[in-house]
Amino acid sequence: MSSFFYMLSNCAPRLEGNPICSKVKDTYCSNKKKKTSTVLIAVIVPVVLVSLLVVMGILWKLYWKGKSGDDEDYAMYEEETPLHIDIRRFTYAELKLITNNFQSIIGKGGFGIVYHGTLENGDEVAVKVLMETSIAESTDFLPEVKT
Ligand SMILES: Nc1ncnc2c1ncn2[C@@H]1O[C@H](COP(=O)(O)OP(=O)(O)OP(=O)(O)O)[C@@H](O)[C@H]1O
Repeated sequence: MSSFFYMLSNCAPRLEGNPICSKVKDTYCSNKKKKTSTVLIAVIVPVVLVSLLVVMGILWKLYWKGKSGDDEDYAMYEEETPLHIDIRRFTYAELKLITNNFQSIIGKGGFGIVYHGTLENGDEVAVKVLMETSIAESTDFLPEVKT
């Protein structure tokens, strides 16, 4: 900063009345630093703001997808099933009760282990407990539930 002012005061007397010097004065003695920082701010601020908006938009989308994704998937099957079967949901505690604490294994498939269970009305059922990895890797599970 000090060298900048030094140059200004030094060139001022020699530049007076000289057209070439007035150009030189414009180039070297103007407030160039101020202009550069103004341009930088004018570019950086909008870029940062737009980036922030994009990131916030992505996070918002991910948040809502995570919240409503499962419900939408099951709703699709509830509406589209041609057999009009009542799809009943069980809590983990209920399944534990139905299967007598997952005691009786009747088989094993690609998605997980299948247990024997008995509903409160005496109906015998097969309860498949999914392995987390198999759900994450597959898109076939819900179609299989449908059949
Ligand atoms: N409703 C059921 N009644 C009796 N046993 C069953 C029933 N469902 C499944 N099982 C038993 O569990 C085993 C695995 O069933 P599952 O449906 O998981 O088989 P899969 O279709 O070969 O596997 P996956 O679909 O997971 O890849 C069957 O081979 C069968 O022995």
